[in-house]
Amino acid sequence: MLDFSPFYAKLAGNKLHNWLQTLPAQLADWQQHALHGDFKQWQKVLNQLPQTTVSHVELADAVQFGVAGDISEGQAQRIIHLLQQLKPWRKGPFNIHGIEIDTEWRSDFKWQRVLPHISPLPGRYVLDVGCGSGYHLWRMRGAGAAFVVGIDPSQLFYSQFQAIKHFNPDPDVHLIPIGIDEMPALAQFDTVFSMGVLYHRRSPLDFLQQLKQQLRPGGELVLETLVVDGDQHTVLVPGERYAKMRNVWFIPSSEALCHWLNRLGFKNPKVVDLNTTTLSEQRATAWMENESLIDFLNPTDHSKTIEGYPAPQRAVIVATV
Ligand SMILES: Nc1ncnc2c1ncn2[C@@H]1O[C@H](C[S@+](CC[C@H]([NH3+])C(=O)[O-])CC(=O)[O-])[C@@H](O)[C@H]1O
Repeated sequence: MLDFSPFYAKLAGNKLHNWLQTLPAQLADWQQHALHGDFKQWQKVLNQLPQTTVSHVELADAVQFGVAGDISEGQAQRIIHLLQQLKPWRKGPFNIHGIEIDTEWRSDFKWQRVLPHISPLPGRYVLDVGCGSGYHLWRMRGAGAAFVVGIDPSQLFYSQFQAIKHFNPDPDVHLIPIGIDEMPALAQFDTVFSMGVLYHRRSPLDFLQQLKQQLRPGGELVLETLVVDGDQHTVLVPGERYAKMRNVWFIPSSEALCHWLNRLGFKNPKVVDLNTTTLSEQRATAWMENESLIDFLNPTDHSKTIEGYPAPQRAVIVATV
């Protein structure tokens, strides 16, 4: 059985206490369905991770827990062997006692594009919707956030987060394995991030509204998503696949996104960054050996996806409520 009681105890003592009305029943139900198959296997792997002493925690410039000298060569081999059973590792990188988990994505590049443009995080309660393995949760904490919660329904990402948190059990950094549809409207978070999720949603305006409902008055939304060039009326709805991904629905222009945010009552939406994803940010590695960006692009023209759409370009948009 997974134990969410430390998280519940935290909620009981803070401004998110209303979440306790729904979450324990949802997670109890989730556990009943989740604890079999691959997930059960991943949980067995986690239980075998050795207890180590972490001499140094770095969250400001990277996610690094401990150095190589903290552990024996045998322990290092054991940790590598166990963590490799949680492949593919997509979002990172993480460095655990000198072991570099070189993930498919350099999620630190995204963080560097986002951080300079957002309200400073010290003291803030932060929600990251669709947080993946939680890489950015650690960076948010490193930037001073008081309490950091990510939600993501992926069981593999949840298991990877647990593996990383094993080495730095920070009581103020949490990943809760649910989707946005299961969140009550808490209206308490100071900052809500959602990065790399909007294009997976079939109803993007409803999704933006759900994000808004998590923010306290004056709180900040930090949205990162795929965009196309165009004016406020431009939206690409790709065919069955976009860059080989099946579940891509709406790719608006950044102007269209700002228009949507205005319509929903957000204030001052601003495009603070626009970036074309490079082959150094998303690539296959020893920790993620499947296809990656190079396989998703037209082999002779990297400005197009393999299906002929504009290649992935991403915007960061900041707005308040
Ligand atoms: N309903 C949902 N509610 C919450 N999360 C969801 C939902 N549906 C899917 N997800 C999650 O959204 C994440 C999107 S990945 C972005 C990771 C990180 N933010 C990044 O910016 O690197 C990018 C990509 O896969 O294209 C996945 O982890 C899904 O499980």
